[in-house]
Amino acid sequence: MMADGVALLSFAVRQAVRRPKCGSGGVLRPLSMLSNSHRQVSQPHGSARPSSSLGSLNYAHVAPDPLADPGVFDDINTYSCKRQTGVSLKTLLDTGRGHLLQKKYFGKEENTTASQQMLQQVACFLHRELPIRFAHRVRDLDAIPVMREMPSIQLVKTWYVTSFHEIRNAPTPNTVAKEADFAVLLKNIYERHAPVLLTMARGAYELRQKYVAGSSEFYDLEVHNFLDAFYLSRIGIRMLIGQYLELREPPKADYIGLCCLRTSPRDVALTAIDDAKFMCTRQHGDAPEVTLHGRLDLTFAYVSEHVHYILLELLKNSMRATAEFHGTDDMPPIRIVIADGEDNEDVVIKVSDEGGGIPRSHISRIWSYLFTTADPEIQRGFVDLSHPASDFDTASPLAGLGYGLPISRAYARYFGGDLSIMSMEGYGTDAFVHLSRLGNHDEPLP
Ligand SMILES: Nc1ncnc2c1ncn2[C@@H]1O[C@H](COP(=O)(O)OP(=O)(O)OP(=O)(O)O)[C@@H](O)[C@H]1O
Repeated sequence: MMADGVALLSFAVRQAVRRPKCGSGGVLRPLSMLSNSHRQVSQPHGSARPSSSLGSLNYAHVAPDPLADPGVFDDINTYSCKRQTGVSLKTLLDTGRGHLLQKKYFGKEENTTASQQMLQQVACFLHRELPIRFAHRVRDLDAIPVMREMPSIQLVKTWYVTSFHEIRNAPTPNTVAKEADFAVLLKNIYERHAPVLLTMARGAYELRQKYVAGSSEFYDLEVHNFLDAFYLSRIGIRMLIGQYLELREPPKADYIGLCCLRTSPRDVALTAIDDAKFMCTRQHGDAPEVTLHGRLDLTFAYVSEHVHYILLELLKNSMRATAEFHGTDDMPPIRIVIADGEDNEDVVIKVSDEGGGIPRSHISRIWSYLFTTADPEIQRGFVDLSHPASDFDTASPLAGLGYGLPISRAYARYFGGDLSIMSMEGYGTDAFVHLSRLGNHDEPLP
């Protein structure tokens, strides 16, 4: 039984990516130019999950200021050359399922020996894997000339360097006590990185100001590819940490860690509709109705929170377009259609509005992190570095950052799905969310 468990837990190397730039041209520099305020590690709470209730941690052996230690950058250089290891949704589910089975069959106590050993093995995998992933991102943050000196990018880099350093200095979590300490460390890291998206958005905002003054397409493409890779990687890191922390909690019915075995697109859509209506009403005084059609009874194994993020972004866009195109007196409803067949590889969700559509000349740009038609005043106030917020937040404005669509697409692609937009200018927009239901796609590793 234990051997099976270990096999389930293997987090096998399904895909390994060797970065072409490794070891050349990307010399990582200490952050000597950072002010003290940028060195402070902000730790607001992220999204609702993971929900662990962990104690405090005291790693006396961790250097107080890793940024002042030039050795850490040599270490990062070395780790940025190592291969990342991909994990599929199926692997996450199989591992978690094995863990829960161990809990069930090996006794009633919460931490049976077998399930504890599984947690230790997951922790040991993360102890090896996360420094590699953090190092890749630090190197990438240093690689874009137009962005790397920006305070917001430097601030994000300090978080990645600090987290890299902390894990590298943490002992291998191969005993009960060390595993418990490691979980506390990862919980801190998870919270530290909660505001990364909005802090990076500040950098994109500053860059957008430059583009208004006129700049070349080349940099736009380079920045876009960098941000695409960066956010995809961030989703993966948060997924791995969140899944591990959640597995340490008492099991919840129908859940394996963060994965809900019975994710209901209808139920997720209803929550997203409520949130979007709240945000639209705050902005415009009213919000259009949303009707649901198709397979309302459908459930499948997925991370519900990812589906919620995507649907909320699409609904925010549709509500804003509808309110602006029609005014709030006579708003046509938005339609959500859920489609699925027994043999289909994807669950497909369509969000349709009659909000006037998107001009064809804008279509290629809607996936850019630098494009939004929202009021720049909104962005100025929102991306205030002194108040970094997490990325799941209904306190956000209805529109403003230009991140909604590209980040939603990254969430869909993370497990092998996709997001596409079809528009009829003068009439409306259809957004198609494809969610991979098999879950055996390798994690994309930028
Ligand atoms: N359903 C839609 N109808 C009309 N225009 C749309 C629609 N969806 C997106 N757009 C256009 O695409 C742009 C980019 O959308 P995106 O969701 O990426 O960012 P945003 O809504 O501007 O800001 P935020 O990041 O806060 O969501 C929008 O500013 C808008 O001009």
